[in-house]
Amino acid sequence: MNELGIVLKQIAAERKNVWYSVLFGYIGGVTAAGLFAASGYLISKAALLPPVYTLTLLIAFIKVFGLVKAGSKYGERMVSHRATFNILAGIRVRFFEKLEPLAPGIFQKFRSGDLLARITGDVESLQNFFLRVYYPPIVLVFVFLSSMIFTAFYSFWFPLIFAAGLLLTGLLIPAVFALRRQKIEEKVRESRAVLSTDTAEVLYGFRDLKIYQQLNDKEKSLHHSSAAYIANQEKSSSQSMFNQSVNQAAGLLISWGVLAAGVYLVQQGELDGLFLAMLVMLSLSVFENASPMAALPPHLEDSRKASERLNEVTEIKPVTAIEPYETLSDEAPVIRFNDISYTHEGEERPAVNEVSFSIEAGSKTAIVGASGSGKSTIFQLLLGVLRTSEGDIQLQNKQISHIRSEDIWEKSNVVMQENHFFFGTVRDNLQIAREGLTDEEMLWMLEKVSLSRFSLDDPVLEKGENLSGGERQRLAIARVLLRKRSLWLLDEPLSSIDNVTSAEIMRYLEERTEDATVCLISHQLKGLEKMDRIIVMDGGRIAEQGTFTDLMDARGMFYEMKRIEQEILV
Ligand SMILES: Nc1ncnc2c1ncn2[C@@H]1O[C@H](COP(=O)(O)OP(=O)(O)OP(=O)(O)O)[C@@H](O)[C@H]1O
Repeated sequence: MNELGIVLKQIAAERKNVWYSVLFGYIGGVTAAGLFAASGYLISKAALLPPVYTLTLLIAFIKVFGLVKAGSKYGERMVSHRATFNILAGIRVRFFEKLEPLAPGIFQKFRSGDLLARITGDVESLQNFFLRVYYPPIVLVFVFLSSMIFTAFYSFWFPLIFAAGLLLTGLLIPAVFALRRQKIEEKVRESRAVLSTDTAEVLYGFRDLKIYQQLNDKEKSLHHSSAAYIANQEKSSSQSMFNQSVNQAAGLLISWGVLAAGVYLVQQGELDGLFLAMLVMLSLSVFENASPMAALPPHLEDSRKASERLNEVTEIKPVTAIEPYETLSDEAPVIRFNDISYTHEGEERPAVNEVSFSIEAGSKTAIVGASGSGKSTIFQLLLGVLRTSEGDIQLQNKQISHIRSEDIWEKSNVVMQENHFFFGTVRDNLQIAREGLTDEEMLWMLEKVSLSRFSLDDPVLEKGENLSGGERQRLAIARVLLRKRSLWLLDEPLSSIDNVTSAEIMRYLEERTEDATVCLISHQLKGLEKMDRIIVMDGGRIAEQGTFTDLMDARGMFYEMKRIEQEILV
């Protein structure tokens, strides 16, 4: 049950609505039983031709019961659903809060489709926990107890039969069915996760699947997983209906038992026959409420599994800064890497191996090297996205292990190789840079990155699908340029932009970053003469570092790279 902690906490926060649900549920249940019982009594009484006012009074009672029942059922549905939606909203928010510090490392453990299935499907399954598992049994027990007390006035046999019936329909039959349903529910959950993962793969990889003519196969697999999910759902629903019907039949049998006991007692002269119909009707009504109990164990199991799947994600400990926290000032930072090593999860070879360098405040550094040599990993370590205990990184002479990632992001301007764009307009995508940006400021920046042909209202599709690679890069640069920061981390920001435009943007960037500390990852070696320092990476290690002239004079790796680049260009 521990795994249900996530939903129990939210239920506790909805205490008031929970109490109202129980109260309205109880009033609804008791008045429904009262309505049936009074009807039974009325039929028997009417057969004895009583005075009209007796019948009028009884009919009035029945009407009141009917009205109160309808009102309280409405009230119960309203508050219980309000509570459920609040509970689900609370769970989603908590899930996101826990997920946020885990990104982006979380995608090494879970596929995005699977995460999506958890946050939609699994969270949604939890609605049944409150609506079908948590409070209905409380209501049911109270209604049963009230009925037992009431029937005890006629004979002690009736409460005994009621208790046996409650045990049978509320516990034994549901427990037997629970075992049968475990397997099918497991299958429903598994097929839902597969469908979600397949859907995400097709959506994200649509273009490449089409180019490689794999779309048909992928679509077939998607149809297959969809059909499997539907088939499992159908099986699950029909099994659930069958279980409820069996439980209902058991309830009817108990009512037959009440009838048989009543007839016997009437024969023995221990019960007035006038009450027989009332007791049977009461029993029918009470046991009708018990039939959904057959669905309780599967809902409980489903909720338990859904919580377990959510906990699998939220229980991962994020690698965060350690206390006491240090805060960064707005000044351009000094950066120091002392003997830093980092191995990505699941990898054997370190991506960064015993790396040491020092970058002075306000200086400009280029990091170059072959693909996969560890350049981006250095940036991720610098941003606190990845954290390592091997070595010591300092920012503004403060240990990065004590600086919260949010603080570092707040103080930096970052352009990564892949930048995210949101569905909306150019304006929407620029506005996230800073609050209070005016249209003039944004238009001015678009001009600076040679995107003046764009208007702020131009649409941007999901992930910037309607933009070229170069346009995406320019929009990303415009976005960071709208922020005033003193640490700039640029990971191949201009790789897809033509030389002329690239040179223009670079000039403007130089102007804007005059006093800032700048680190630039670049595959292009052109223009690096202006850099204060160049770090050359090779297989996770620093092969050499120094000024452009130092490296050219040393005739080492950088010199070779430069020579090859020139040969290609000639
Ligand atoms: N998330 C990850 N999980 C596992 N291994 C990773 C991950 N990211 C990078 N790596 C590995 O770490 C090594 C260094 O990668 P990194 O991205 O730092 O290289 P890079 O020099 O920036 O390459 P590029 O120039 O192609 O961007 C590579 O071998 C890569 O396969």
